[in-house]
Amino acid sequence: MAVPSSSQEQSHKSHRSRQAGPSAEKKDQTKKRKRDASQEKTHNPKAFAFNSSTKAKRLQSRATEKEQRRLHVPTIDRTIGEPAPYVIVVHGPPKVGKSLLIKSLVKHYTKHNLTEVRGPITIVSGKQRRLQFVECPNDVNGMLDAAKYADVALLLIDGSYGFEMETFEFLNILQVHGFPKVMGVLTHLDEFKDVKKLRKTKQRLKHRFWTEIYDGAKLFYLSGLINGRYAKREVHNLARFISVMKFHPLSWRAAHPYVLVDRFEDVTPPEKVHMDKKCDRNIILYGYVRGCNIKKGTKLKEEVEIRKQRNIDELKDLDELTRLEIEGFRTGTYLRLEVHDVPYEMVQNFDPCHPVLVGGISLGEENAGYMQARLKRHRWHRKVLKTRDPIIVSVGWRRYQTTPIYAIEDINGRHRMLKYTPEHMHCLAMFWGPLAPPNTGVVAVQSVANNQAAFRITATAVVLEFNHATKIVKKIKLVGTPCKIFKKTALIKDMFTSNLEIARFEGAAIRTVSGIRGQVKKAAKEELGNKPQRKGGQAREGIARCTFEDRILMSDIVFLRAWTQVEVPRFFNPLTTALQPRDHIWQGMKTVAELRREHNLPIPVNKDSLYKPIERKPRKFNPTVIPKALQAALPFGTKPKDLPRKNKKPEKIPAVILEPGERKARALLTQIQLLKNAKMKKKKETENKKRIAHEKVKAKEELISKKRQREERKGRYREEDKAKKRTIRRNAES
Ligand SMILES: Nc1nc2c(ncn2[C@@H]2O[C@H](COP(=O)(O)OP(=O)(O)OP(=O)(O)O)[C@@H](O)[C@H]2O)c(=O)[nH]1
Repeated sequence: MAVPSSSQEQSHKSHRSRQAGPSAEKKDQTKKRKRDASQEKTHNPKAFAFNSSTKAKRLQSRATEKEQRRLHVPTIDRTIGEPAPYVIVVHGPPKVGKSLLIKSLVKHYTKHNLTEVRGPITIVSGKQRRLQFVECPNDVNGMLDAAKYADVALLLIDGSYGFEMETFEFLNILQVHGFPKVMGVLTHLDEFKDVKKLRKTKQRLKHRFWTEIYDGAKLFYLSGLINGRYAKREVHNLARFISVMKFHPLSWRAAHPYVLVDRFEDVTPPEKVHMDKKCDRNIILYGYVRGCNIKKGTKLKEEVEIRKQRNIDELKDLDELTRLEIEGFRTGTYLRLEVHDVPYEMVQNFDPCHPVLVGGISLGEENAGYMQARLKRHRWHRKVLKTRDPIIVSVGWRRYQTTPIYAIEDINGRHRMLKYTPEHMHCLAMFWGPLAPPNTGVVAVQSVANNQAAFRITATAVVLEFNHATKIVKKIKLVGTPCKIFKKTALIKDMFTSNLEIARFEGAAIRTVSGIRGQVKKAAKEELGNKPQRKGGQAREGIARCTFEDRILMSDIVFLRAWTQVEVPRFFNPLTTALQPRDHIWQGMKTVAELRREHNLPIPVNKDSLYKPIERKPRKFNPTVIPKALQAALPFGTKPKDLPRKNKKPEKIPAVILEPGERKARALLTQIQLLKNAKMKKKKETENKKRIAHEKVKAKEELISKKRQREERKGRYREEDKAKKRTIRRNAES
């Protein structure tokens, strides 16, 4: 082996700094630290100081607000033991593939083929988890109910068509009734033949979905059918996603027990039905207790009474409301609810595709009362809402028709009535109905008809106060005219109808149109000029004695501006949709406009309210008359001079009698003048003719010259263009 001599040069590899590993990381960190330190030196603390105290205050308040929002009470899931099956509501427009998806999921979990989907389907999806699939009915009622019991909402969207109104409506309803988990599923994607187009559509729909829910919301793609079913792999993925999903309790449901009925039995004795088909029925409803425990009521001993009350409630509110004050059933318990004396229509028209939802309410919520809500008309709803027009509201478990009064709070805290809901703004809505606690979401629709022409959600709201009637006022203007005037006092008629009314307005401020302010004193007495029309009769009622700051005229109009309280109609009408076939449209109270349209009635016109053209006659002013004595005292400069004398007779012009020679001369002059005029006229005419002919020639010439110029310009441009192209080509070749 040759030993290299010391004199021989060793060839070393040049050092390569480490790119990865712990030593490289260490170096990176030291570098970073150094860079930070150097940057700190250049940091100018003054550059980020506040310049304005208002801005600082605003920023600070915003920071505290943010902090407060973070410090909310966490919602705790108080359910104990095995939870009830989670409800997976499958929603989508007609023929989008809802039933098929449920069938595919059921097949995945149970290996069973389902022929049809009628009502909730419960399956076991894991050791700790059961699921209940419900197909959301396609009408507003069904959607309102489904939003109340859904733990997960699968929104099916036809990819080949895009989003449809129902999806947006359902999302809106979900948002109001506590937002459960939402997942989008795109179907009908096999209808795309072009891969690029499919990719673009998926991207577009995903982003639209995200803007509606939140960025990153889960959207599944079902790419097509294999043997009439969705692809196994895709269903498997979707099922896994559902199986591991975490659920958070929603505030309304955490405080209210409810049962989604998955089995319905009519247990009326057959002989009773045989005797009278329309007799009241006894029914049994089966379902899991959800939300919170059905508390053990103190009224348990009065159980018969409660049952009666429950039956009454059932009759009143049907499927939405049943008072559950029996022994405390835990959530997750499978309950058998027997309800007696239910109208036979409910049994006759029962449709398993529209599952019954039995909701429990707490003690304060059993009565009807006034409710105040902060309401906003949906920006997609085309019309404004009119005060006292009936709308259907979904509050808590209930659905009913009511007639709200809209109002807005003025700066001084007064609630002023609004005839119509404002644009892009919240307003207050006061209505009468079964009570729901503050913070409960409210969805309003105008009708539950299935016309898909427009967006059906009219407004959304949140309950602010309940069982408390806020005073709502509206402005009134009383107008009257004086009937007698004494110095600064006047008797005003037509403003009030009775002396009692005057007593209510004593001391009220009034004003004339010309701006003279005054005050209502008392009803006018007889001795003050309010004489009875007949002798011995009574003094006229409703004539008020008012005082003014100045004397008013008989032609003055006096008005009084005041506020009067508006009564909120005590009306509500529960929706009895469960008592009629599902294809019938529930008809509640109609709006005035609807009634007018139906009966072909014109809108009444108040003639006084119409605008008329204003006629202003030119005013005639009398000349100023200066008394003679004053005129005499005035200096000459300001004395009225050169005034036409009144009644001045025209002066007689003496007739001029001409001498014969003068007459001849005058005749001659007239003749010469006449000849001159005729000559001038002729000259002007010829000049005019010449000018017109000349102008014609000039216009012709100008037209020709313009044309020539245009041709020239065109030729020039063409040449320039050719030259340019030539140079480009030459450059390209070289
Ligand atoms: N090509 C194709 N057809 C589909 C797809 N999804 C569903 N379908 C078909 O669409 C039709 C309607 O499906 P359903 O599951 O009955 O739809 P649905 O939403 O339950 O319909 P309704 O209950 O009437 O509202 C069926 O014939 C399905 O085979 C899909 O992704 N691609």
